[in-house]
Amino acid sequence: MQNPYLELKDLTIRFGHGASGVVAVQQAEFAIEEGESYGLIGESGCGKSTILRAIAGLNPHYEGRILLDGTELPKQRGKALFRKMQMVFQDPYASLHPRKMVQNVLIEPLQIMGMDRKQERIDAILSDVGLDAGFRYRFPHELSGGQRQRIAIARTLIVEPRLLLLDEPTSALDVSVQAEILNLLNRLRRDRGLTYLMVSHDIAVIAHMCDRIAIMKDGRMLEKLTSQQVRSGAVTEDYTREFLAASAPAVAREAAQAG
Ligand SMILES: Nc1ncnc2c1ncn2[C@@H]1O[C@H](COP(=O)(O)OP(=O)(O)OP(=O)(O)O)[C@@H](O)[C@H]1O
Repeated sequence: MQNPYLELKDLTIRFGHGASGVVAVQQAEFAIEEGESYGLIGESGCGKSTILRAIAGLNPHYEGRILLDGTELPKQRGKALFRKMQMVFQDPYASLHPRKMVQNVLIEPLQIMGMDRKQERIDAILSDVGLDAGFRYRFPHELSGGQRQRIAIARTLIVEPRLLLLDEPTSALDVSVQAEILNLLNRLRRDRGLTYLMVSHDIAVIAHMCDRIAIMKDGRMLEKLTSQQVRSGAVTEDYTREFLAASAPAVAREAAQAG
């Protein structure tokens, strides 16, 4: 790849020291092109969220290098980087302040970034995430889970980032709402030329959303595949085959037939 947009080089992240210490991520590497959607998948505790948090600047205690648009990111991030790169969290119930009206949730990032035309931008972003202008005046308790996640997505996109870090963005939602939010994210990526790095333990979600996928195990990237390879079962590692079998019977059947 000539000019990757996001690149990890030899990323290692430890928590604690000595015998009680944990190596949560070991020598993780990948390169993602602008406009691409890349997925990290693996069992609980394999290190997926730890990678996202380091990229987002939420944990500066890592070894290795993280590059955005060819430039190594500093461990302490400034405002300009938060404008380029935003994170969507798993739980839309926890991520919105209960006493803040939607318009205040949305105006805050615009104020922090010193952006103009605030009211116009709020109306436009609500419409982009499929909510009418009346949602400005609602409080989080007046919203469904799906509507909350739409607001959380609007809050990240209102500053016009180029990269979204998506940490299990639908796993706290009802199954019926999950597909709606995934389709919304796909449409927004297409319309805005966004780059996504998405974490999930659900292979169906990752295969639907991502062009390329890294399977993680015990902090390592065990195998890297295209979503087409996942669907056709063209995997090389036994662990990947077992993981697919456990998480998605239909995908696993194809993998077993191919494999
Ligand atoms: N702040 C922390 N302090 C100590 N250990 C941590 C911390 N954060 C994560 N870990 C450990 O690092 C490892 C990787 O955790 P991580 O949350 O990245 O996994 P994950 O794959 O995202 O799992 P999940 O899907 O459950 O979120 C685990 O062993 C976890 O216990």
